[in-house]
Amino acid sequence: MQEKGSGIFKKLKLDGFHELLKCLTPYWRGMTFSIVSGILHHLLGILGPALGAYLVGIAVTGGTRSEIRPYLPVLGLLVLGRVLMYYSDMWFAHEVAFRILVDFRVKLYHAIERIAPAYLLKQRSGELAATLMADVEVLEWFFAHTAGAFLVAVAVPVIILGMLSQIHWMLPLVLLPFIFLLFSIPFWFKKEADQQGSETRSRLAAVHGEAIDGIQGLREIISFNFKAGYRNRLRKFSDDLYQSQLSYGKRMGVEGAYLNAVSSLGMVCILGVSANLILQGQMDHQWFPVVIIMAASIFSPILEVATMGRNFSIILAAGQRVGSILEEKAIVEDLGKKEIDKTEELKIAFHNVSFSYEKDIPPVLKKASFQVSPGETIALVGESGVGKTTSINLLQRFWDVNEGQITINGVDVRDLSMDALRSLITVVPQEIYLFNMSIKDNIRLSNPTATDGEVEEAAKAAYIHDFIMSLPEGYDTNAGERGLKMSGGQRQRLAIARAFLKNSPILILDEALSSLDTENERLVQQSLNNLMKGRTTLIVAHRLSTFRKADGLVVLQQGKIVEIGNHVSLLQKRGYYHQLVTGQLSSVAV
Ligand SMILES: Nc1ncnc2c1ncn2[C@@H]1O[C@H](COP(=O)(O)OP(=O)(O)OP(=O)(O)O)[C@@H](O)[C@H]1O
Repeated sequence: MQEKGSGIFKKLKLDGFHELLKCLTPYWRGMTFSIVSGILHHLLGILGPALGAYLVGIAVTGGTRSEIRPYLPVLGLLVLGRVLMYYSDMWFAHEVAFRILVDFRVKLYHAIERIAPAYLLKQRSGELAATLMADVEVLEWFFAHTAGAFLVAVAVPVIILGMLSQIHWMLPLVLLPFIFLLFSIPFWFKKEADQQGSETRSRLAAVHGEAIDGIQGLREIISFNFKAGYRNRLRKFSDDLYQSQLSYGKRMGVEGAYLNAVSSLGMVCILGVSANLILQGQMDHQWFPVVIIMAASIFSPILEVATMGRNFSIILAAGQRVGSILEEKAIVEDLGKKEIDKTEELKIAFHNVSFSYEKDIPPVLKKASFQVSPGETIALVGESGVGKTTSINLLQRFWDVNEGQITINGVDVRDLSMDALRSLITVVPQEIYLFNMSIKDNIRLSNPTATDGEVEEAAKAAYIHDFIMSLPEGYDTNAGERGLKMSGGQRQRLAIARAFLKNSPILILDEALSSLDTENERLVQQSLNNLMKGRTTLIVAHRLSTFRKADGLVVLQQGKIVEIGNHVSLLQKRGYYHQLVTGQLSSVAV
């Protein structure tokens, strides 16, 4: 069964404060420690200065040293406690936040695997990378600095208001309206902020996409001398981002000004009211400095959260982008349970298969039927865009057929579990991707439990062993760095070595369009011949040399199978295949 994310990530719609908070559920212990430490940190930070202010009050109203001295160790303990609580708050808040980020990245990558390859064709890889890295990173603000801080900003003012009420009942009443105002300011700008946040994040992702395109396509950009053109393009995307960031910054500035105005006004009012209470003899002089300290402290956690709240639109936009990937439905569902014995030789059959990539566009395949008998090699032949690659994509269930069925040894591929299906098939692609790991581990990708000896055997069978041994570090050479320096033929033989190691009964060869030099061509061909022995093989063919050798040819024209036979019989028939070969298709290489 296809995994769809687990636990809290299962039904994640990261488009609200509440939904983001839910992600914290599995980490409630660490979060509780962080919140308690945060509250204590703020309270001790207020109690220390308040006690100091109280002692100043005693001193200026004629108190003696012996009255003040007993409080000094308490003052020291309050400072020490505050430092410890700060440390503990930071520790737990970041421990939780970074742990969630690790989970998010892995879940997100897993979700991308689940919805690939169809989803990848809709999205630019740069934008996906931006979501995987930058958007997830932004969520750290929320988990480490907003969620806990929000509760602290509620709890601390409540406690301080309680304390102030002990000095005089009127003091909390003066501060309350300002506190409500401060909490409400981020909501005044919410609509504008949300729109700016999502625009900024998507433009940022577009800039990432452009930058990554520019790096991946650098060879083309340089060889076609499109350097200035590409720089202009990047500048245009960056300018758009700058405009969004600028309006975002301006709105932050206005919001910040309101926050400052309200908190300053609150301070002025509390000072005025306290002074008045002292004049009327309703409050002792020595409490005056304490009231100032407490009133100033009550605003600081609220301002902290309100300041973060001003960034909340960015956090929500990032959350939505992450959530939209986690939520994306896979195009094919992994509901099959059947398995097929991998050691058997297998027969593939297409039965009246029709398929269209989208509802409203004409079908790519129309009632296509053909079969590949066990151990046989069949080549799919036809002009470019006729549906050869689509047929092998359907066999691997990257998409599902709209009508008809594809069977392996009589079992519908939809009834096989995805893992079982993929374990039966090996694709030797036109272009192999080499990961940033040793050549040995790159080959082992197709069979992670293979021993070093088995990897070497596979490399020998693919005629790439001698080349690997000629490298300074042999099989331990990093293929990521070396990859670019390998020839097309060497890279293809590495792909063939991977296929040998996987040892699956069905082989799909996506034949390269470009020719190799004679020596590489010979080695690639020899190793492929070895690989195909005893395997059911389907080739997306472009070369006459392949058509000739295949056991059978399936000739496609406008999504339909128009001829089936071998090279000689089809030439003798003098039909469409004959036209293709004698007229020499643009994509046919002799
Ligand atoms: N993901 C997709 N979404 C929509 N249309 C697609 C998609 N992939 C391929 N097509 C279209 O389907 C048709 C068949 O494409 P396919 O790649 O199967 O052709 P092909 O025969 O393998 O071509 P070539 O020999 O050039 O590789 C083409 O018209 C192509 O534009």
